[in-house]
Amino acid sequence: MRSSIDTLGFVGGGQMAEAMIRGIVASGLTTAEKIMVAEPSVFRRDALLNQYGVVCTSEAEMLCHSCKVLVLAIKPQLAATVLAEYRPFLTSEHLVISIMAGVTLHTLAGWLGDTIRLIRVMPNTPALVLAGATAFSPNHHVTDQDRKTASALFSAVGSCVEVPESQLDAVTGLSGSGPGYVFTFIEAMIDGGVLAGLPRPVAEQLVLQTVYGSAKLALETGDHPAVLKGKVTSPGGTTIAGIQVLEDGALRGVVMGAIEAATERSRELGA
Ligand SMILES: NC(=O)C1=CN([C@@H]2O[C@H](COP(=O)(O)OP(=O)(O)OC[C@H]3O[C@@H](n4cnc5c(N)ncnc54)[C@H](O)[C@@H]3O)[C@@H](O)[C@H]2O)C=CC1
Ligand SMILES: O=C(O)[C@@H]1CCC=N1
Repeated sequence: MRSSIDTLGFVGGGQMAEAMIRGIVASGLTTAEKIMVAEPSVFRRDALLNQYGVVCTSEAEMLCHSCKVLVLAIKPQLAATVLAEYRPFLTSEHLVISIMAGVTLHTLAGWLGDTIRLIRVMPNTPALVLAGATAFSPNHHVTDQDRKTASALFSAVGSCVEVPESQLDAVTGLSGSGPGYVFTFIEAMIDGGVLAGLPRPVAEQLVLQTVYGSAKLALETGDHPAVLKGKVTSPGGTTIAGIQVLEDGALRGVVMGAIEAATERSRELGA
């Protein structure tokens, strides 16, 4: 059953806030008039107002008075300064949801107050097309209703799972940053198609559908990726010739190293 969300406030109206806003409105969970964004950039405020019809402000007090659920969507490096403006206006009625990479519940409680109901979340940009992947961890003040609110919010724009906070840096390195790795791979495959002689628009169409179709196949069959790979790989055929080159280039080690580096960077941002 779908639950509804009271007025939802965003602190920061950048890329990730926009992905969430577009996804949440498209999902029907709430309407644009019930979303307010605090954002200092006039350019961003105009863009969000014109494109989605959300209410925009530059004032912390206005956002806190209007919204009981607040999503912190600012850069971690700015958070201490920005959240000092918000602390005086936060009450026991607020639920604060942080999507900032690396910033721990402990650090957030230090900035916002020990009694605040806080949920640390790591979403990703495919939320914009209702295909996001999100994991979240609540602090010990959070109620069952708060959990349902966060779950409804992020399930409306994709899949959502609760994890222990100790796993959230790894989530950040994997699915939070993951679209960046996948788009790099997509770009490389398109270039490969062009190198092999295909017109770029044809290569783009074929690669995007191949990546989309492969993910859909894995999701819908539930088959292990190794089994699905086996079904593409004819003995002495073309696919195994290509895979040999990927293995020569240590693709698996490179990908695992990228996720390890991003996880470590998330820990550094929180330190
Ligand atoms: N972009 C992504 O794929 C993901 C980002 N995140 C997290 O989301 C957060 C935002 O990231 P992006 O949207 O990519 O960054 P962004 O730079 O696009 O957005 C940040 C926004 O905060 C605004 N801002 C600056 N000072 C402010 C203030 N005093 N009050 C309110 N807003 C202020 C900026 O003008 C900007 O529009 C970061 O903490 C990041 O770790 C989490 C998951 C994925
Ligand atoms: O690159 C970043 O720091 C953010 C967090 C996860 C995805 N983008």
